Amino acid sequence: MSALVLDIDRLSITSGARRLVEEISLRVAPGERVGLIGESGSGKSLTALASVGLLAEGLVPSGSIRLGGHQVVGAADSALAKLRGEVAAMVFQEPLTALDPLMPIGRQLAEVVRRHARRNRHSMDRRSVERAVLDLVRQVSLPHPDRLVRSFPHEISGGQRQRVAIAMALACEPQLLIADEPTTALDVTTQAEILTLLRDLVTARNMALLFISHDLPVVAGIAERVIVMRQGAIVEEGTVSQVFAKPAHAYTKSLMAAARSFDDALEIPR
Ligand SMILES: Nc1ncnc2c1ncn2[C@@H]1O[C@H](COP(=O)(O)OP(=O)(O)OP(=O)(O)O)[C@@H](O)[C@H]1O
Repeated sequence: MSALVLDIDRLSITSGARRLVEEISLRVAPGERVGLIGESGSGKSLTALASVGLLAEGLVPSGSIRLGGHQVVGAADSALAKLRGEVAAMVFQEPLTALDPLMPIGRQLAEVVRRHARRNRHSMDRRSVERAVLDLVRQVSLPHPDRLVRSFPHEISGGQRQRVAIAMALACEPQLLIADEPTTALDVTTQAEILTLLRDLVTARNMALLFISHDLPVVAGIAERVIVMRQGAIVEEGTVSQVFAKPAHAYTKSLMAAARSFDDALEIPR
């Protein structure tokens, strides 16, 4: 049994004759925060989706993905369903992906709490489910929990919806949280708040994090180690300080230069 929470070994993903991901290997240890960066279309999201067995139809993985010690490639859907939420949970760019627009937020969270309890053969009465839901809402620092649980997703802000999506991901106490561009759809202030929340939550719970972004400064703020992808392959990896202080690959250098020139462009002339 692998001690790693995620152990990807020579994963390739094909769509017909096209190779979208090319023999990548990456590992995430328990409690480790890893950033996966690269330009749009480099294969970051496909790698994340393959890790939890959620690749779209027509996309074929090969190689090995061990999640919490269980093989994902070729596993039956029933086996994968047990790993999702419990071993690894995902937070997406658009929080509405995870939310039902027609159901109050409290009921959606209660469903996840009940499912988690059932899986662990743990019986919970209505009061304890309600308490667990309010506790989750507080952990993600949502205001007015009593009112919030009665709201529908469209009645709260984008940042609050992302907090709800994070609460749903945390409800099953997964060993690994995969966050795919979780702040890209948010304004800059809300982005910073959500990043701080994610970092604090995973650190406090000693959860591992695979954080996907095309934004170098964002990754530097949350990850300890960084993996750089380009055109379906891993081109560089190392600690954040190693890669940022001394990028070895020309592509990483160009990413850094682009981030710098963006910063310069934002600087107000004196
Ligand atoms: N369902 C699919 N069928 C066929 N090709 C796909 C499918 N999903 C993604 N791709 C292709 O696979 C490649 C990698 O996509 P992926 O979404 O992993 O990129 P990414 O690095 O996450 O980019 P972004 O930052 O834009 O999300 C792209 O060329 C994309 O067009």
